[in-house]
Amino acid sequence: MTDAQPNSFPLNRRTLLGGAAVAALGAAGIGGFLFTENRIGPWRLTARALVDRLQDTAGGSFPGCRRNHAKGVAVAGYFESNGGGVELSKASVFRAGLYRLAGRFSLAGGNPHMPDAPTAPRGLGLRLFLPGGEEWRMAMINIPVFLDATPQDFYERTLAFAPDPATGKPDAATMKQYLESHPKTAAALGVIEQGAPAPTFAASAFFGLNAFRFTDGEGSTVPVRWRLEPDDPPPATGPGGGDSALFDGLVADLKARPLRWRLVVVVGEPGDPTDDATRMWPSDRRAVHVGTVVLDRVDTESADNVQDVNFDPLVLPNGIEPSDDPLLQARSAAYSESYRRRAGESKPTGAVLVREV
Ligand code: HEM
Repeated sequence: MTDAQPNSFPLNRRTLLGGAAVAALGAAGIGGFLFTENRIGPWRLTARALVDRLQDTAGGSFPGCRRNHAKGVAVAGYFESNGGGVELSKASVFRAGLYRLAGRFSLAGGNPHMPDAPTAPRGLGLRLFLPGGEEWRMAMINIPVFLDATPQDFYERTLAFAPDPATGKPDAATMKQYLESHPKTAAALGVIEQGAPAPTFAASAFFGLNAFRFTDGEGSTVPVRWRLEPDDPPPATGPGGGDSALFDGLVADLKARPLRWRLVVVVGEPGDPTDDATRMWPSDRRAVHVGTVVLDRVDTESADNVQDVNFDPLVLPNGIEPSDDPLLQARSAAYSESYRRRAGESKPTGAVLVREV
């Protein structure tokens, strides 16, 4: 499973680690279709099939848990809006002020007890409480592009990158074949592999990846993407031990002081793809700092915080609308299907025990 295949996609150790993470990403990051029973695309792909796929990748389902990003911890804090977003969107969240939020850090994968792997995609779900009962929910990950342009690609990739039951690892030949026939995924993997993951959750950037549309008070609309950039994260203290070293580091960092991320909105220009999360926009696009996410509380997941929250990326305030990216509808439907399954099951205690850190 090392290198060597004479093709344009070198399968080195990192690629394979990335492959495992990517399989997890399938399990954790796939989102929603229009409706649970909706048939999507020529192969009648449904949200149910996507969530079944995620469960298979995880080696089964874990009652009460998310079918992707199952391992997580609850956080809370506020968004400090600096008013810089008002020119782009009429959404109330961009008026200068403080807005309460609840959130959840996670790792991609359907097993809540999986050991923390540095290469597993890290997730951050946020739920901002806005005036008039509106909410802005988002679920972001720490990689700058997604591996799949379409829900169908997501489904096929999670099959191709699934761990082989005999070895517990993805099969190199199957992955290679998949990448050769899916150049968008291969290109995205190349982009992801250019940067090593940050040493901690606190030092990680998080990307919304899918494009959205902002509408201002005059009715003008622009395509946007957003990201969170870490603002003065604490230094990494070196690799901790144990299966939850990454989460334990996050809990320790949050117990020491609040953690901050700048929310940056990137404005697309005509021709920038809004329907393909595998492709970056040119780096010179206008980036507007619209405020800061401040997290000052961390808790074990429970019914009192985010255990029963669906961070559906289509829960949006007036002034922010979805783009034509087909992943968005798919994510919404798959999250809903995952939520439906876990809602009917008794809930385990969150796997990351904050009091013990
Ligand atoms: C077709 C593509 C995708 C599918 C099928 C999918 C599927 C899922 C599912 C089923 C869940 C569990 C939802 C729940 O039970 O509440 C989930 C969680 C999550 N996904 Fe996706 N996802 C996709 C794409 C993405 C993308 C593009 C991102 C990042 C931009 C992402 C980030 C996350 C995060 C952060 C969570 C955890 C949220 C939480 O803490 O509740 N996913 N995904």
